[in-house]
Amino acid sequence: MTTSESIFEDEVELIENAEVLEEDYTPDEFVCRDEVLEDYLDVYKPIYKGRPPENAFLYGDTGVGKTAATKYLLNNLERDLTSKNESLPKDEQRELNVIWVNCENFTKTDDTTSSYQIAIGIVNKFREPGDKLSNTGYAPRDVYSMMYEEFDALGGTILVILDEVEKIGSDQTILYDIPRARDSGYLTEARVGVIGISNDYEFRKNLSPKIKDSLCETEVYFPQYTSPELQEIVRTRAEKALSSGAYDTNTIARCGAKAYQNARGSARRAIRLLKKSAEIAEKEGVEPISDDHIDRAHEKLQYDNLVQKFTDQDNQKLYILKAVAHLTEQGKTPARTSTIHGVYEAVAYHYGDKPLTQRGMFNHLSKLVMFGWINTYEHNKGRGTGQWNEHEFSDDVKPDKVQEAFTHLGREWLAVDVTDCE
Ligand SMILES: Nc1ncnc2c1ncn2[C@@H]1O[C@H](COP(=O)(O)OP(=O)(O)OP(=O)(O)O)[C@@H](O)[C@H]1O
Repeated sequence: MTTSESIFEDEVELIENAEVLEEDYTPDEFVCRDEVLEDYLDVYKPIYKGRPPENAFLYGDTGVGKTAATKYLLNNLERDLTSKNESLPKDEQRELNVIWVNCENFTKTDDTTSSYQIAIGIVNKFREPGDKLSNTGYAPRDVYSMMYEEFDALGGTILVILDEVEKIGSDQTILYDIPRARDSGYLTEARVGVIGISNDYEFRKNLSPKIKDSLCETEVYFPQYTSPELQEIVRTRAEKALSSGAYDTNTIARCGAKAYQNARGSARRAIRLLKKSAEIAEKEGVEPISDDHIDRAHEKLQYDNLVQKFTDQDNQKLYILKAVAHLTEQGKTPARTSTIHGVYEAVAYHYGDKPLTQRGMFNHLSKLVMFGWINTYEHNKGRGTGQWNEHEFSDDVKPDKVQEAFTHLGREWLAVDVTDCE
């Protein structure tokens, strides 16, 4: 127990400005991205100059600053437009409205969405709670008309930002229709530009030439950060978030280098690592943050990351993971496909689901192998003498991580005796 008055206090406070380490914090200084920002700036210049907006497509790995750069430039543009408007007569003032849509929020059970759902989402951004459209039951043409009516009623320049645009699935018409709406005569008042943001390279490669032509008027590629760049990003955050005694040059170097090695140059990972290390050091009342704090923070993030990925899986894969978890706990791995199928069936029935056949389950199991979570060993004793596969968790996966994912999903962890299933 500390000598402080409240049990919630720590002896030393390393984090002075916690919001600077939060996910949604938009930095007022955007370091190490001069070249990218220069290209990206060209997308916004026409708006500042009162010209029609452009369309753009941003792509690059996760955590490399696509969203943050967009928010940073939009904040600057809004500020500069406000001051420019002060010197312009009323009828020449430039009005900018931004509609930010995360396409992930409109996904269906098969993990895709559609232009129709996104158009409904856009219309609903303009509507009061009692007046919102439901997800089904309208002709697509009518939904588009409502969307254009809302755009025209708002007027001025409108930027529609489609974040995680790869979730749009196969119906991608909105990516073509909005950029062309004015040329096609659907809009008379508003000028609308679309900015698509994605970390899926395949999506970009597979866009139809028609969509590439309209949406990808400007393409901005965000490369992974190098280790020194990540260190610079960590340093600027540490300066704003932490007390001066909380970190030293070693803290910055280690956080940047670890994020570079383990997370494909992701600034998100580097900042999370700094935050978690500071929390551990603070809890222990030790400063500055040491190598050991950073290493433990790294372990914890790796762990949380995997649990998070499990929670994103469909039911079938979750049931297989649970089956292998029970087999592992009871010392029965590596296990044959038929054994896993027996336990998987029991798990599926427990959760009130009809299990897939062994073949059907195997397809999902193969995906888990592909993700690197399960190792498969092929046994082949030659023609006629038998061929079979055995499977077990890879080194990174432990049964408690699967259990934690179930807890996160609010699903009860029912015990299964694997001997009943053999
Ligand atoms: N150059 C930078 N300077 C300061 N902070 C940065 C920089 N680049 C990224 N960040 C920070 O890193 C975190 C991740 O960035 P961001 O969310 O923009 O990544 P992203 O490329 O949009 O990732 P995703 O594809 O997963 O959405 C954010 O907290 C962001 O503020």
